[in-house]
Amino acid sequence: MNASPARVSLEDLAAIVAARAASESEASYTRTLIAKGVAKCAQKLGEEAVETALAAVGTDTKAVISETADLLYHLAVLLQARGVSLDDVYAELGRRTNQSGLEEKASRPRG
Ligand SMILES: N=c1c2ncn([C@@H]3O[C@H](COP(=O)(O)OP(=O)(O)OP(=O)(O)O)[C@@H](O)[C@H]3O)c2ncn1[C@@H]1O[C@H](COP(=O)(O)O)[C@@H](O)[C@H]1O
Repeated sequence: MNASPARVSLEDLAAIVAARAASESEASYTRTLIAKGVAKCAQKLGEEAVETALAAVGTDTKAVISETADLLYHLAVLLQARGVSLDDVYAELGRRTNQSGLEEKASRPRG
């Protein structure tokens, strides 16, 4: 059995998720989740976001780290299911570096 890497980046995670999505492994949670569709992936992301927020206001720092890892994994799954790449997101973040968060907020169309 291969040893686990010491660190896994978002790019590594996206590549793992893409490979599992394309695999035919019955043992893959990723493949099973993506097969259930975008709505199920979105539901899981929402659950993990709430669990991360709850951990953040608690006292257990290891729980914050663990829930954040779950959240990032489920974000990678949702982006894969939705056909959005990390490069798309990085380009959007790059576009925002020319303005402050408050300027960006003010530039949004009012609903
Ligand atoms: N990082 C993760 C990761 N984080 C969380 N999870 C799974 O996400 C699930 C979330 O837990 P829940 O208790 O909410 O899930 P559940 O109740 O079983 O889920 P539902 O019935 O609600 O769908 C658990 O089954 C976790 O194991 C992950 N599953 C996979 N990965 C990565 O993806 C790789 C490939 O995994 P497989 O696709 O399973 O081979 C792994 O090697 C990891 O690198």
